[in-house]
Amino acid sequence: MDYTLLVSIIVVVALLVVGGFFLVKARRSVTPGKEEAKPEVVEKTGTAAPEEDRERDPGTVVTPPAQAPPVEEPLPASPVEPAEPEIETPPPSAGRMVRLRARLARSQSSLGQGLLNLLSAKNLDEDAWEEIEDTLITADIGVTSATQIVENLRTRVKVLGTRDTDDVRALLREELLAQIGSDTDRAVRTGPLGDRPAVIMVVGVNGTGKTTTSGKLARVLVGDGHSVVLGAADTFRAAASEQLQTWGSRVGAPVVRKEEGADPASVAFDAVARGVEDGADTVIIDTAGRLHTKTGLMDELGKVKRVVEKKSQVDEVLLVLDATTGQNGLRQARVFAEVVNVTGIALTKLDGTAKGGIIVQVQRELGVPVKLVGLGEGPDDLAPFDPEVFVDAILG
Ligand SMILES: Nc1nc2c(ncn2[C@@H]2O[C@H](COP(=O)(O)OP(=O)(O)OP(=O)(O)O)[C@@H](O)[C@H]2O)c(=O)[nH]1
Repeated sequence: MDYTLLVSIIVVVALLVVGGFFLVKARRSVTPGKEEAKPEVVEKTGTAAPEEDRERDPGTVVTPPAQAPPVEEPLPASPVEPAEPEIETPPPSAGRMVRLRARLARSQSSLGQGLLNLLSAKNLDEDAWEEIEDTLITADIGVTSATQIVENLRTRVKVLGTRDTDDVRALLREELLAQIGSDTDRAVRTGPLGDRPAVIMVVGVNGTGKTTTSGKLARVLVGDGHSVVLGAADTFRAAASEQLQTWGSRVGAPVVRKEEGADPASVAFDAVARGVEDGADTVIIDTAGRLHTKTGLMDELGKVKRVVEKKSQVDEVLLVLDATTGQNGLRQARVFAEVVNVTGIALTKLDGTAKGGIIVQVQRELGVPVKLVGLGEGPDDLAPFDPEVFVDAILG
């Protein structure tokens, strides 16, 4: 009995040993397969594992990547840069007034036509001559000039002995040109002079068109191949500096400006310094509109000029006059000329008045030539003044 029990125990132990051996072997054969799969998972985690892999192997443990993911380089500047405003190429100064002649003719021809009709009339009596004189005075030519023109015409018509329309027209043309001054030097000093730019100050009362004229003048000069710096010394009206910036940006001219209320003299000084530094040809300084009757403001204008002169001579002081204001424009001109030594007139809005005779009067009063005329609100509607084109537009 003891012998049978002993044999049974030996058989059970032997079975357990053999069974345990096979169980361990079987487990070992599964484990390496799993371990081999691991690197694949690591690789996958390096990038985003595709959704379908995760579905196929839901039991996969997503381990952190063996290496840190590559540090993302900052993106290179986008090839699509914000659009730079397109730089315009304005037309040159030559021929501008001829281009605008039709506009001039529209506003001035009634004067010319009226004069020609009177001069060609059969009965050129005392009343007719008086009417001619009145017509000239109404066009703001001034009494002195009107009287002179009538006296000269009377003599010459008598000598000529005819009143043929073409002859009379030729006489009137000569007289008007003599009053306007066809030989006068009207060149705007645009430099450069030695190693510094020409400096132009633009002055005048409110709303005459100073900022517009500064911007348009920059276009004229750029059109002629000059490099220009603009100075926004109208720090009184915030929009003026913005306006000038727009004019400058359109033709690629830098604009020196400061915050609203800044000292205009310091802006003007900095603009000239910038012009010197950049080797620019011309610096144009736009100043704030000021009533000629306000002493404080006129003194300030004098100061702007004096401060600029610490850096450079001021080569041109352009007084902007609104042609539609007639006699009042003349009063302004006198006061400005006393304070800042005006060297030239820019007569704006000549497209909006028949009183072009103001050119004669203002030149006579100030002894300063009209150098530029504004003939519209378009960017290229500013032209160097050409007396012959002007008179021809008047006479049709
Ligand atoms: N028709 C016409 N309008 C003009 C001419 N020149 C300027 N203007 C207009 O006149 C208005 C006043 O022009 P601005 O340049 O702002 O005048 P400003 O003298 O700088 O004005 P303030 O800074 O207020 O003194 C604007 O509407 C211009 O477009 C011109 O020759 N013809």
